[in-house]
Amino acid sequence: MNQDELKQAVAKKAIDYILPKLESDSIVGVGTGSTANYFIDYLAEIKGHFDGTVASSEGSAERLKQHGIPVYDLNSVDSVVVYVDGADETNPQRELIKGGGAALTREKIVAAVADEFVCIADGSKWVEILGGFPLPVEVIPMARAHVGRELLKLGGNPVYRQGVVTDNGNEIIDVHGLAITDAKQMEQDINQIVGVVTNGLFAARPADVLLLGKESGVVQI
Ligand SMILES: O=C[C@H](O)[C@H](O)[C@H](O)COP(=O)(O)O
Repeated sequence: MNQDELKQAVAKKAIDYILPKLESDSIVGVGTGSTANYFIDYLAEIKGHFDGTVASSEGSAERLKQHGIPVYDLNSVDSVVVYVDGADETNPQRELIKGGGAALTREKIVAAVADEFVCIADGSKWVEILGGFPLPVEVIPMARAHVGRELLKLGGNPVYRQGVVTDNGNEIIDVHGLAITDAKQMEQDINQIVGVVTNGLFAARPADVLLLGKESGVVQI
């Protein structure tokens, strides 16, 4: 199986995983990216089994609507039964790096609200130590240079992601060269920098379940 087929396999497995948890009034949280897009397409096939969704990006909201799946404002829902999203890296503790598609802040918000966070990832995302994938940090535009200097002090090599504006109107700095042995601490340290909206480490709130696509099949971790 190629990487794309592995993404489809984990997306399909996520449907099997969430289906027994859904009720007619359930709200499903939906992530962003190529793996999440496959999930959205499969979600369309079980449309009658839940009420609607909240989306972690304008792009995902658009795709959901194209399938005729209701998309609600997060402020208008009381709870989110499950959040399903991809990742750029995951370690064995299900701590993640996310934000390769610049959607990290809304993803973190929906994950925080959800009763359960199911991460779907192909095997290439599995690492022992996070940080091989440059860590995305969303910043308020006027604070970009300041945040960059502070990130240098934390041992990283910050690179401005040129030409990218997040759904929240902010910018992204990708931090290269971090070997993240204490993800919770690093998440906290970066979020303390004035001007940072949030960073792409999901360690304070890791995934509850990881569906990892391997050649041998999808494993649940
Ligand atoms: O901002 C984007 C998200 O964090 C994605 O979930 C992440 O980049 C993984 O995307 P993909 O499924 O395309 O590899």
